Amino acid sequence: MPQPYVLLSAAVSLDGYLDDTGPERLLLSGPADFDRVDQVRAASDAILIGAGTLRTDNPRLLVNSPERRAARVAAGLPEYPLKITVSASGDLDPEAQFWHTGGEKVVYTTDKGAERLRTLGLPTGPAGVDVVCVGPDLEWPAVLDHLGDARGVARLMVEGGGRVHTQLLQQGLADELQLAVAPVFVGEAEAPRMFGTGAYPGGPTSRLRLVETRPVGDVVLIRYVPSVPGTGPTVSAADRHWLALACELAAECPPSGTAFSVGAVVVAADGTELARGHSREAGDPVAHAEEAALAKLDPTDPRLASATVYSSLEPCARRASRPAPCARLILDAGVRRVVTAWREPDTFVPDATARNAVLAEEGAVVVVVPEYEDRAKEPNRHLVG
Ligand SMILES: Nc1c(N[C@@H]2O[C@H](COP(=O)(O)O)[C@@H](O)[C@H]2O)[nH]c(=O)[nH]c1=O
Repeated sequence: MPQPYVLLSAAVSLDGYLDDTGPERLLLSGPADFDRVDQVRAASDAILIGAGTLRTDNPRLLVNSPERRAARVAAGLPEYPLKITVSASGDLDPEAQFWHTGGEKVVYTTDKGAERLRTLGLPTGPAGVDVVCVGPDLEWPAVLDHLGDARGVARLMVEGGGRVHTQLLQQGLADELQLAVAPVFVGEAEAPRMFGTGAYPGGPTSRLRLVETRPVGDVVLIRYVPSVPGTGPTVSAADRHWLALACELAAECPPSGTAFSVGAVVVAADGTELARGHSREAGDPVAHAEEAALAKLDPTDPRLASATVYSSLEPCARRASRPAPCARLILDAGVRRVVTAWREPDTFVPDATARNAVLAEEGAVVVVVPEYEDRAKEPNRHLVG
């Protein structure tokens, strides 16, 4: 299984704090928003918090609604989502509610932390604690790989704290941000913030993509997704969003029995969408998606050299209907990074996959993200079965 979809969830005050400095946890969400959070938890395979949050909040992280728990069981899921914490030191309170409520738990730790955790006498058995050591250091990619591969977690909700949110966002590993902004002022400089200092993808001039705002009681839910493409062969969460958009655009193509339906998006290095296109766009019966998108841009646009082209199907390297195939148009535009979901099958061009080496041969990085292959194929089922 691929790494899970990572959703960062938190409530913040109007002055940007997660909590105050008092001993009790500050409730920023109102009743309606806590119910929304309960619903998001119920729709997740796992809920993760950092060790700091486990120590300061002593959370239980349950699905509180009996109806939602019953619906999970009826759907063949465990009653409660898996609970996860991460602790390099393993220095955790064995009496914390986290260990003694809900279903299964996992703690990710280091070699050293695992030794410490083994001495704590954490609960064992069906609702017990699995201690997973990821090596000498705690690295997020290793944790997320293990959650996908060994635990089958597809949807991970992260409920803090600020350090965990910051690391996941800065490392390009967060797929979505759900912020509940509460009409409260904390007013304490020492209070914890949702995001700390450090380098965020694309820097302060990059903007995330807004996908939803919604009032929930007196708080406002804001949902953002990251926008900054990964670099080289590394796939960022934003890459997956843009590729998903390319796959959605493919569904807008006029149907054809003799050509693929493909969607494409051109995105600048700071996460700005430059152009989008789809096959047979605007009444042109032979237009390809990448060609349609690139045609909307000024070929001298300096952003193209560091842009990424997302295409649901690998750009063509040979075509009869036009003098230049899309791979050539992309190279000529100066683009050197292509992210695609589906390698071109030999349906229309013999030996298509081998021919497509042209992009790589001329210095472009081609990243294939096979998790999206089914979505890319969906509007083409009649052609490829
Ligand atoms: N205070 C606060 C949140 N706090 C989060 O909820 C966790 C506790 O959950 P539970 O064990 O169910 O009480 C806590 O550790 C922290 O991650 N969440 C929100 O959506 N809104 C809020 O105002």
